[in-house]
Amino acid sequence: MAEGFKIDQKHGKGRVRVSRVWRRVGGSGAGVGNVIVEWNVSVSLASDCLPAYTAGDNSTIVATDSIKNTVYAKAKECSEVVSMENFALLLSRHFTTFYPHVTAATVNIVEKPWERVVVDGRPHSHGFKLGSEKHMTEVTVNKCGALSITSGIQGLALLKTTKSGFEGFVRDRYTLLPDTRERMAATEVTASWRYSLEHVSEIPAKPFCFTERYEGAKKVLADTFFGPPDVGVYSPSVQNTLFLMAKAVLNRFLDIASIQLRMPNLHFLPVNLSSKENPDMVKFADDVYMPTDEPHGTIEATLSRTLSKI
Ligand SMILES: O=c1[nH]c(=O)c2[nH]c(=O)[nH]c2[nH]1
Repeated sequence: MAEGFKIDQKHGKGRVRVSRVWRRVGGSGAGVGNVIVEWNVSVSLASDCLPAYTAGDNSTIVATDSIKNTVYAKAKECSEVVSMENFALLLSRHFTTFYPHVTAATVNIVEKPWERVVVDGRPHSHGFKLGSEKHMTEVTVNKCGALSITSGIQGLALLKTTKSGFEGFVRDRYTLLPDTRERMAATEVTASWRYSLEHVSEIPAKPFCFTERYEGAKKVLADTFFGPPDVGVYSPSVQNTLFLMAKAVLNRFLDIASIQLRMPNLHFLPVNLSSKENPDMVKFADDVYMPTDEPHGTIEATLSRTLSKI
């Protein structure tokens, strides 16, 4: 209680940019060569430092500058390549064990997608280029070791030129959109899934299991969106495709408890141009479109398992 008020508070450091290079000697073969990660790390600590708010007494504050320094110190201590989920776990476990009065720590990391380049068909030992979609994670650990781990993808841009339609929707005096069974489908998926792990004792020993899941989930999401390469799969709405994508991830990966997908509908508007003199200047025949992301449809859902863990 703070002078008859209730206060919820936490503090930390946002957007700590850190890059870690692991220098491995050798040529350019699989598993050889330098490894680089670039992470944007945010840390938030729950701790009992009420007097700082109510009485100007800072004696229990872990300075956010020290929090930032810890990110670099822990990156330095990682002598072996570490996944961003494992780094977030390591950091949050540090904060909750090192400081007696820190009751919980949340660590967010977004990775910049540096990808090893391939030159003359061979992976380069120390050359990287920037990819597109980003891997992110949020880990919360409390003092008793209870935890939650969420991982996800930002900015997974997907498009197909056909096998999409939208019909049978509410039709009223505000409706102009015609029914269609032929349109483009484009979106930029933001996905975030929660692992069913609930305690630090359940953390898998396998070093890159979270990285593997990330790659696996990304592939399942994209494959479900597109369907088989030759025939694709018909999408009656973004909503239905979103549901099938989320369901495919939960069916494939039993260690994922729930998944949230946000899929803006990025419109490719049919172009028809005409004037009195030139009525058929551009007559739309599923060929010329005006791409636009403003405004766009916003479609999102979270899918969870209804059966609790046995
Ligand atoms: O797949 C779609 N879902 C909608 O909810 C919607 N609304 C709209 O105008 N076009 C679309 N397309």
